[in-house]
This record gives sequence, C-alpha cells and structure tokens, in this order.
Amino acid sequence: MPDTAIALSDVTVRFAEKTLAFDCAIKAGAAVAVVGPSGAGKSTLFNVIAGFQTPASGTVRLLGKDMAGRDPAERPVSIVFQDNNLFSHLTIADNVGLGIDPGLRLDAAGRRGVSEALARVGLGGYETRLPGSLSGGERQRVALARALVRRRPILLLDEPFAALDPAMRADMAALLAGLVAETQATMLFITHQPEDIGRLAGEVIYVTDGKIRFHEPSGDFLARREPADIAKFLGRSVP
Ligand SMILES: Nc1ncnc2c1ncn2[C@@H]1O[C@H](COP(=O)(O)OP(=O)(O)OP(=O)(O)O)[C@@H](O)[C@H]1O
Repeated sequence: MPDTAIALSDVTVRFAEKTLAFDCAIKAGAAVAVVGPSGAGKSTLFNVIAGFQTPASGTVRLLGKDMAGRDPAERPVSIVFQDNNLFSHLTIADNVGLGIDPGLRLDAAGRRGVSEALARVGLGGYETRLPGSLSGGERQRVALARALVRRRPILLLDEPFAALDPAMRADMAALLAGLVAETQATMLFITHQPEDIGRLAGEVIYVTDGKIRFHEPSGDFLARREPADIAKFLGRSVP
C-alpha cells in the first residue's frame, strides 16, 4: 500500500458565497481528528475526498491514484454521515447489507459479513430489528457497521460522537481505536470536542474559513495556547 493514503493538491471548491481551498497529505494508517468552527469546511473536505463534491480545480489522490472522474462508489472510501442515513422501513441487517450490495442480493458470505460487522460494533442479535427501536448511539453503530462491511481502506466519520452521552463516547472511541488497529484503515473523524482528539487521534487537521490552517500531531495541537480561537476551543482562558 502507498505511504500516503490521501493527498489533496491545490484543491478548490467554489460555492456562490465562498471558495474553499485544501492542501494536505495524510499517511496510510493515520487517525486524524478534523476540527474547526461551524461552517469552516470540514464536511466539504470529506465530500471532496469521498467524491460527493467535485473540486473546481486541483487533484485528489487516494492510495496513489488520481480520483478525477471517479464516482463515490468507485473510491476506496467509506463515509458515515452525521445523521447516519438509516432506512426506517428496513431491518438492521438490511441497512448494513446495503453496504455490500445496494440491491440487497446477499449470498451466505454476505449475510455472515453483516452479522460479523454487527457483532463487531456490539449489536450482535439486532439483525431483525428496525432502526426506530434503537437509541441514537445504537443507530450510529449500525451506520458504522455498514461502513465496515464495505472494507474500504479509508474511513471518514462525520461527527461519530455527536449523538452519544459521555460514557457512550468513550465506548465508541475505544471501538474505533480497535477497528483502526485491526484493519489498518486510515480514519478521519470530525468532532467538536477536544477530548475526542486525545482519545483517538494521532494528528489534527484544523479547518477554518475554508482552509486547512494547521495539520500537526495531536500532542502539539492539544498543547496550543495560541491562536486565540484554538485556545478557546481547547477550553483555555484567553487573555
Ligand atoms: N452545496 C453548497 N452550496 C453552497 N454553499 C455551501 C454548500 N455546502 C457547503 N456550503 C458552505 O460552505 C461552507 C462550509 O460548509 P461545511 O458544511 O463544509 O462546514 P462544516 O465545517 O462542516 O460545518 P459544521 O461544523 O457546521 O457541520 C459553509 O459556509 C457552507 O454554508
């Protein structure tokens, strides 16, 4: 596998009101927290990597290959959206099975993969239940199981902890840390909570105003006393 999992060079995204610009290189196997204020461009960065947003210019290379013209399904990426996107009328097993085949034509190995992924996220035995009977945290884990069955080497998680209470946040972080260690996936996750960085990330990308302002080891980021917006985010008193 190439050393660099994700490389964005001179990527720009133009919306009516603003232009966003991304440059970064992320090593294979890295666990990266993507943080920054609301509206900074974090989700757009994910959409560019996953192929839901086509850049106006620049190059997106994943695992050494140029992704120009490749649809999301053709990329080595799984993305878990913030609102987890489960279909309320489908069972949990079918919701996960969609990750293997959008037409839900699963053979025995596929069905076994679904059950294994559910067990992996702590939801063994939930196969026949419907999303409406699950808690927010459980639904989030179903979405994660659906991403896992796709077995893509790059995993993007948009606020995986948002719907979880503090104890469940710690459980989810431990689960994700175990998964990354086991699968050697490259994982990026968006969070608004500094404690998630220390739990899970080796490095931090700080996005503000449509740009990657810092990309550095988690320890360096968590020790920052400036600039003021990061000190505030980290809960330090700002003079
Ligand atoms: N499809 C779109 N059309 C126009 N503007 C957009 C579109 N998608 C995003 N934007 C704008 O681009 C900027 C970045 O949005 P983005 O959703 O990436 O931010 P974010 O950092 O993920 O925010 P949050 O933390 O609130 O989810 C925002 O100003 C947003 O309004």
